[in-house]
Amino acid sequence: MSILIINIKQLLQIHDTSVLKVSGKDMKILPKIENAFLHIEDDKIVAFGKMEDCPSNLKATRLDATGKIVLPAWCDSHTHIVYAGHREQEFVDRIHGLTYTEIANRGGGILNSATVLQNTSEEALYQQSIARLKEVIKLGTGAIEIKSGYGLTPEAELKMLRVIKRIKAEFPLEVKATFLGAHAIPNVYKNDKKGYVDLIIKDMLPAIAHEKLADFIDIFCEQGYFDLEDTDKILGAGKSHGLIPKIHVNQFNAFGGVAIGVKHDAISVDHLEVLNEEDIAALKNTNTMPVALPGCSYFLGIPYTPARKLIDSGLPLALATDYNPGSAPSGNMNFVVSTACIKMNMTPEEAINAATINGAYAMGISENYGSISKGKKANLIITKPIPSYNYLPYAFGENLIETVILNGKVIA
Ligand SMILES: N=CN[C@@H](CCC(=O)O)C(=O)O
Ligand SMILES: [Zn+2]
Repeated sequence: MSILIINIKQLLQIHDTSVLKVSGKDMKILPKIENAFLHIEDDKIVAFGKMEDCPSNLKATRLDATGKIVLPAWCDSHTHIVYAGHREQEFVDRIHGLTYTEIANRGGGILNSATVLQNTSEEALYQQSIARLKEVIKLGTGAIEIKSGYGLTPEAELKMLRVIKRIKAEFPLEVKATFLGAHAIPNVYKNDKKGYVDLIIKDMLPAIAHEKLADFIDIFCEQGYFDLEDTDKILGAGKSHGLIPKIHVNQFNAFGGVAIGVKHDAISVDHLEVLNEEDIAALKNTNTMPVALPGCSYFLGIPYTPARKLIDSGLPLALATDYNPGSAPSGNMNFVVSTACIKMNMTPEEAINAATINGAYAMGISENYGSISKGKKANLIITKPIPSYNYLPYAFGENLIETVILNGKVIA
């Protein structure tokens, strides 16, 4: 199977395969070719260049991209897309003045979703989740990380992770799974947090590792959830089972969680709405990718991650949706890219870098995804005809994605 995309107005994000992330000033650079072609063989990108160098006698299906832009499919490195039910009542409660924390303290929030999920069959959970997944694929997402964390019992966490495994097997996008048993303290352990942490370490983790259900270990390091000691313990235990650390940190309070993530060589530290100088210092010269979730800031009305501070300090930054029923009920990476430009003062180049190559890095897959490079997977977006790539974040809320190609096949 061979596809030749011709007359591409702008082919974006061209890199040598060795580039695995971009940081600091380099994030302002989005290497591109005007009036380009791109050749796909099976599931890989095999060639690209100026139209004048386009091979004329190739046996391939031709897609004419006159006036259109081609870029790598979005790499969404932080989602909770596998969930049951909805929380629109909490949304209305917040409009009436309650805060996210007040709702959680009343038994709403994550615990609310956990109760619903525990009472949902694996099949129903799968069906609800893939309805959302199909929508995000149409919106251009070609690689996605999916977390557990709405189960909070060994059975329900395994149920979530098996649904993720099935999605991995049945859908053409790249899927990475994260075990987030430490998402909240279940009611039965309200007065025995240590007991729940022990359950995660002694019971859940070995079972998950045995069934090879997760790539990453994650924890919600936050006041009222898990503290630094829990974070240190759980990330360490996850590593001992071969899982790579990630962390929900600095969403509402900064108290040293970023440094704990870095200490464990976390592949990413996510949220960072509240960030201090020590956090920035801890992230310098490390392998850890900071990840911002502007959809969550937008939806909850909390501060946006200070992208300028991070990037101007020379650090990299990735953007992800955080798609979940409580704090970000949207998996639209196009909206995330727009919001990053509009609310976080990121340039379109920075936002596109953050949503492609750096998102792929935050999932440990940037050797194969996130840029236009020979030999990388052909996971691509072809836009509708638009004046320039700046138009993508500018025309917020408009769906400008015309075609999605995953593993070299036209999907949507
Ligand atoms: N902050 C922790 N977890 C999710 C939200 C969970 C929820 O409200 O259901 C997040 O990343 O925003
Ligand atoms: Zn999250």
